[in-house]
Amino acid sequence: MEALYSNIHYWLVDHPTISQFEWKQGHTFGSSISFLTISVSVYLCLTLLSLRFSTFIPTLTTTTIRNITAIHSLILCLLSLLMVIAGILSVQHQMPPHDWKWIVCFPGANRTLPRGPVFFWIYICYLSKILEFIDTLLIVLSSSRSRRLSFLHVYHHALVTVLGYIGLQCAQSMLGLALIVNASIHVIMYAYYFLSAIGKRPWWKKVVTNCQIYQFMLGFIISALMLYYHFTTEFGCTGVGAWCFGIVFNASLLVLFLDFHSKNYTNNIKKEL
Ligand SMILES: CC(C)(COP(=O)(O)OP(=O)(O)OC[C@H]1O[C@@H](n2cnc3c(N)ncnc32)[C@H](O)[C@@H]1OP(=O)(O)O)[C@@H](O)C(=O)NCCC(=O)NCCSC(=O)CC(=O)O
Repeated sequence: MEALYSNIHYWLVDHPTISQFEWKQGHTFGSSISFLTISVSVYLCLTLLSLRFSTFIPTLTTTTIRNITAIHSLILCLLSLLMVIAGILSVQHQMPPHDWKWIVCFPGANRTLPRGPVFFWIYICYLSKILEFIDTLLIVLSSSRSRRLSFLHVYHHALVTVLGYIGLQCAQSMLGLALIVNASIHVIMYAYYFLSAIGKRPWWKKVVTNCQIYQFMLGFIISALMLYYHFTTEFGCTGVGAWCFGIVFNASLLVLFLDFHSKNYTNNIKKEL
């Protein structure tokens, strides 16, 4: 058992590529501002064009789209699980002994950030947000696209990538915890999409939405803690500028998800009564 743990720890934390990782703007793959601008612009343009000219886009057969969706969702589910495990091990490894506040506040004096295993996995999470653009492509190529491509979906997919980039660039203090929480939610969310795609639609759709809402609420609690440390410790916390963008995004997603919840679940209860 110990040998297995050491092996996992080596491949997820201690391997030189991971432990010596450093986010360097313009050097690390995907770290240039042009990469971000082009990726998000191409995503938004293609999505808007597909909505405008939807009748000209060929749709794939239900079986084909379901099979591709199942494989894509399973990959993202497993990748998210890997990020949860790696995120926990990395935070445990990189956190100074018994310095629990490090989990929400990287000391502002620490100019060596963003580096090490925590930032390697945050970087992988950032790249996975680009892989998630395929979610939209699959919706566009499916026959019932108009029903499913929502503002919430496109808004989330475009801005979460920008948030990941700014967070890495500024070594935003809460990113380690955000990685673990968000990847955990994505394990169940992509499991839900995987099961739906193979025709076994789970009964726990509402549980997934509730978890997403709790995630955004938790964002405010952790923020309050981070701000407390920022203003009461000598060096403050890194990435408070990026946090401002993050908290506005968090609030907007909370509003959109509460709206999604009331439209999808509350109305059904009223109808049933
Ligand atoms: C329960 C939810 C996870 C999903 O709600 P939905 O309304 O999308 O669920 P649904 O059952 O109607 O599924 C819609 C259809 O899209 C297909 N589908 C498959 N994979 C998908 C994917 N990756 N993204 C969006 N839709 C997808 C499903 O198989 C289904 O097809 P068919 O009907 O043919 O069977 C919800 O909480 C939610 O997140 N809704 C917002 C919509 C969204 O795009 N969420 C993901 C990004 S937001 C996010 O990720 C926030 C976060 O960070 O937590």
